[in-house]
Amino acid sequence: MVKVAVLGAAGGIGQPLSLLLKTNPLITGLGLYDIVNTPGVAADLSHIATPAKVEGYLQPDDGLKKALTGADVVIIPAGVPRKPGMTRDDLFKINAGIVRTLAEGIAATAPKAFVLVISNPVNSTVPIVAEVLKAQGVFDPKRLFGVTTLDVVRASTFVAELINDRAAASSVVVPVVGGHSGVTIVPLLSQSSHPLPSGVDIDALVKRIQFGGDEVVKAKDGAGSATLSMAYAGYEFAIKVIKAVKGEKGIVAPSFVNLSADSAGGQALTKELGTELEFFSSRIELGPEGVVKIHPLGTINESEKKLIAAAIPDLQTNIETGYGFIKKATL
Ligand SMILES: NC(=O)c1ccc[n+]([C@@H]2O[C@H](COP(=O)([O-])OP(=O)(O)OC[C@H]3O[C@@H](n4cnc5c(N)ncnc54)[C@H](O)[C@@H]3O)[C@@H](O)[C@H]2O)c1
Ligand SMILES: O=C(O)C[C@H](O)C(=O)O
Repeated sequence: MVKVAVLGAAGGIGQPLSLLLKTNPLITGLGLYDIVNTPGVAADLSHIATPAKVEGYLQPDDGLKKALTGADVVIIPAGVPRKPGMTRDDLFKINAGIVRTLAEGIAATAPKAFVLVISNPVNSTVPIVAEVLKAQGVFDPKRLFGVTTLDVVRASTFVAELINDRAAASSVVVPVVGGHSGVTIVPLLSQSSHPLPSGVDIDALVKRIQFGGDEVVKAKDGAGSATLSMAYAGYEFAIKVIKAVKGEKGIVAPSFVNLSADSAGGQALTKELGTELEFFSSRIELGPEGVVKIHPLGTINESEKKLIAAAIPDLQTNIETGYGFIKKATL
C-alpha cells in the first residue's frame, strides 16, 4: 500500500502530476489537497480504472490533515509560478509562506513521509521545509528532496537533439548538479553518457540547460511556467522514490538534499566543492529509508569547475534566505 499526497493538486503541475500518479498501479491512494478545485479533480481522476483510491480536499474542515493522513510520499507543487521578467527568487515572498504552512501540516500529520518539494525557489523552499520539520523534532534529512529532475530531463532532451538522435533522449544521461535556478544549475556535460559531436557550442548548451525554464515562461507569455514537463519529471522522481522504498536496489536520481543525509558522501562532496553548503543537488542513491548515498561530482573539467564556483555564492544566499524566513518568524 502506498499513499501519495499532492499539495497544490489543482494547479498546472498538480493536475497532470496527479493523473500520471493515478496511472501507476504501485500507488494505492492519492490524497489531493489545494485551496481550490480538488473535489472536481479527484472525482475526475477517480473514474480511471487503476487501483489508487482518490480523495480531494479543500482548506476548510481540516482538508490538509485529511489529505496527509497515512501518506507515505508527499509532493508539493503548491505556489505561484513565474511570469516573464521574473526570477524564481521573485516567487519567494508568496511561496515561502505557502510551503511553511504545508510543512507544518506534514510535521503534524505525516512526519515520516518522504517529502518532495517542487515549489520554487527550490534552493530556498527546501531549507524552509527542513527548518519547520526540525522545529517540530521530526526532521530526517534522508526523507527530504528538492525536485531537480526537470533540469536532467532537459539536459537529456537537448543533448539528444544535438546528436540528432531523438529516440535516444530517454537514455541520454547527463548529471546536473548544484541547485535549481539560473547559474546554480550546473550540467556536467563532460560526463554525458552520449559524447557530443565536435563543434558543438558547449557554452550555449550549458546556458540553454540553465535557463530552460525561461524558454517555457517566455513561450507561455504570462500564463505560467513549465507544468507538463514538470509533471513528467516529478512523476519520474516520485516513482523512483517509491520503487526504492519498496526494495528495488541501485536506483540513482538527482535531487537537492541536505548533505547530512549521508555524512560520508556529504563530506566527500564538501571537499570537492571546497566550501560548506548545507544543501546541494547531486546524484542520490535511494533506498527504503530514502537517501542512501550522495554521489560525488567525480571528474570534471576546468570550465565545469568554474560553473561550480559561480553556483556556490547563489546557493549559499538562497539557503540562508530560506533559513532566515523561518528564524524571523520564530523571533
Ligand atoms: N522544481 C521545478 O523544477 C519546478 C518546475 C516548474 C514549476 N515549479 C514551481 O511549481 C510551483 C507551481 O507551479 P504551477 O505551474 O503548478 O502553478 P499553478 O498556479 O498552476 O498551481 C499552483 C497551485 O497551488 C495552489 N495553492 C496556492 N496556495 C496554496 C496553499 N496555501 N495550499 C495548497 N495549494 C495552494 C493553487 O491554488 C494552484 O492550484 C511554482 O512555484 C513553480 O515555480 C517548479
Ligand atoms: O522556470 C520556472 O520558473 C519553473 C521551473 O523552475 C522550471 O525550471 O521550468
